[in-house]
Amino acid sequence: MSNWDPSTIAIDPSQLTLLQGLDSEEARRCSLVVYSGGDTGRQITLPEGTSSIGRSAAASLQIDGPGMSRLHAEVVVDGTQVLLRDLGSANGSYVQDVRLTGPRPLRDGDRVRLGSVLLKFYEHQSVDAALHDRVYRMAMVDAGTGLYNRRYLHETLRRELRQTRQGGRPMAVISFDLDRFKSVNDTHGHAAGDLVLRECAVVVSGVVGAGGPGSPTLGRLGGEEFLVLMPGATLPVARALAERLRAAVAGHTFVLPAGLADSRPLVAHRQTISLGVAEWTSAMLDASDLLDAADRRLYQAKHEGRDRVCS
Ligand SMILES: Nc1nc2c(ncn2[C@@H]2O[C@H](COP(=O)(O)OP(=O)(O)OP(=O)(O)O)[C@@H](O)[C@H]2O)c(=O)[nH]1
Repeated sequence: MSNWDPSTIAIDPSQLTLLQGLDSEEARRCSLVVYSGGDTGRQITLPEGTSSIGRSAAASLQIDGPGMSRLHAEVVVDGTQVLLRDLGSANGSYVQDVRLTGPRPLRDGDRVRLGSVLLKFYEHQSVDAALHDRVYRMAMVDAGTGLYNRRYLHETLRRELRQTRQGGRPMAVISFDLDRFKSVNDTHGHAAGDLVLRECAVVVSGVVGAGGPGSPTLGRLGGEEFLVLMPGATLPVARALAERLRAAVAGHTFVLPAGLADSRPLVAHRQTISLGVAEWTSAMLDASDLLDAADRRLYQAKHEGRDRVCS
C-alpha cells in the first residue's frame, strides 16, 4: 500500500479534450461570447465566410434564448473584416444598442443584442474571450474526471431535445454506471476508487470521440453514473455505441493497490459497466422521461447480471 501513490498515476483532466484548445487555431479566430442566460460565457467561434445565427437547427451558429428568431442574423467574416446583418428577425438585432437596418461592421468589444440575448464580439486572439471560454468550461466540467458535469449535460439535453421536437430528428441517450463499485472502495480504498473513475472516463472518452457539432456528448452525472447524449441517433446506433463502451471498459486492465490483507502492493483490477439505452419517442413529455427510460434499462441490465447493455 505504501508504494502506491494515486497522484503519480492520476490522469490530468486537461488530457481530455475539454480543457485543451486555448492556444489552438480555433482560439485565434474572432468570436461572439454569450453574456446572458444559462449559456453565459459560451464562446462561439466565427468561421470565415457567411454564417447564419438563430435558434433553428438550420442555423449554422445555433444560439437559443428569449426573443431569438429561428434564423435571426447573419455574420460575414472576410479576413479581418466582420459584418453583422439582421435577417428580418421579429425582435431585431442591435450593436451598441442601435438597431440594425443594414450590414454593420463589428469592432473588438462591441455589444451585440439578438432579441434579448446579449453577446460581445471579440477580434482575433482576444485574451478576454479565451478567459471567458476557460471560465465557462471550468463551470461545466466535473473536476474528478475532466468530463462535462451534470449541469452541462442537463442544459445540452434540454437544448438538443428542443431541436429533436422541432425537426423530427431522432435523439438517444446512454446511461451507465460502474458495477459493484462499492467493493472497489471497500477493498482498495477510496483513492483507488477515484482512480478507477478517472481511468474509466479516459477509456470511454476514447470510444465516444472528441466531440463537435452533432457528435455524442459524454459526461458524469455524479458518483459512478455517466451519461452519453446522442442527438440525431436512433436506438440501434446508440445501442451499438453502448456495446463498444461496455467492451472497452471490460477489456481494460486497471492497476490498483491490493487490499490490506494482501502482501502484494499492486494488483490488476477488471471493472465492468452496465448500460441502459433509450430513444426519444413522441409519447415522452420532457427530458426526464427520456432519462427515466434509460435508467429503467440500466436497472434491468444490473438485474440481469451486469456487464451488459439493455435497450
Ligand atoms: N471512490 C469514489 N467512490 C464513489 C464516488 N461516488 C460514489 N462512490 C461510491 O460508489 C458506490 C456506489 O455503490 P452502490 O450504489 O451500492 O452500487 P455498486 O456497489 O456499484 O453496485 P451496483 O451498482 O449494484 O453494481 C458507493 O460506495 C459510493 O460511496 C467517488 O467519487 N469516488
